[in-house]
Amino acid sequence: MATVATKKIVVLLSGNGSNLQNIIDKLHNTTLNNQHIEIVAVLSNKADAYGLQRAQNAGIKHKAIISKGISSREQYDALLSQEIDQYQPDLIVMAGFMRILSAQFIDKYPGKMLNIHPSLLPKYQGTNTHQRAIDAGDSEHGVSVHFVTEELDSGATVIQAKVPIFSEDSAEKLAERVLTQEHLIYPLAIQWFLSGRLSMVNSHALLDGLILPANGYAAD
Ligand SMILES: Nc1nc2c(c(=O)[nH]1)N[C@@H](CN(C=O)c1ccc(C(=O)N[C@@H](CCC(=O)O)C(=O)O)cc1)CN2
Ligand SMILES: NCC(=O)N[C@@H]1O[C@H](COP(=O)([O-])[O-])[C@@H](O)[C@H]1O
Repeated sequence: MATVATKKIVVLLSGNGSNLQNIIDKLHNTTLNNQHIEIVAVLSNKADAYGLQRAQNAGIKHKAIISKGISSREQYDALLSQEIDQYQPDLIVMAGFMRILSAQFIDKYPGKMLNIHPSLLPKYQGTNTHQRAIDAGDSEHGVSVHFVTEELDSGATVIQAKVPIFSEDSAEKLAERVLTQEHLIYPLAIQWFLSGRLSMVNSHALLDGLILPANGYAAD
């Protein structure tokens, strides 16, 4: 009887947690190819993040790491990593975690952090991406899963999905359309990583040893 290895995920979030819920529904406590996937903790920088309630509903350990009274980014990050290190995760999944992480934090988890970002990177790094795409008159938008590096939203892109922008779109309407694609691609990227098929080597994302298109997306 083959032994089943448990792959542990810690999720970081700041808000609603629909990506967390999607990962809970599709991956949490599932076993595939002799590996068991478990979300061992959900951590947030916001005490009122509904994602913490979703973790509680699923019986997953959860905690708010609040920045109140903490003066520096590095100090906060040290607290966050102290919490994470209790779990020794195989992968840190950022799912709407709205804090920029310091180099000191990133260096502790090289190639072990994924983020989902609501744009077709390298376009629209940062925040407010949907409105920026609408304001720019773009005909399409989308979402990227990428490795997390010190430089914001610049780590190697793993997978992207595109959606059309319609003339009557509001940022909220466009965000809804993008979110549907997020829920499709994030579990794929997570499964690829935990099964050992996906890695980050020399700032490139490799899937089954093949270099994925460096930041940006395959030509139309
Ligand atoms: N070092 C890195 N940190 C983070 C990355 C990254 O790639 N490298 N990804 C982001 C996620 N993110 C977009 O995908 C993002 C999150 C937060 C911000 C931002 O401007 N945050 C402000 C505070 C905003 C707020 O509190 O509302 C800040 O931290 O000063 C931009 C992009 C996660 N971190
Ligand atoms: N810069 C990071 C960023 O903006 N991430 C975005 O936050 C939302 C979280 O939604 P959720 O809480 O419902 O998963 C998602 O749309 C994700 O792409």
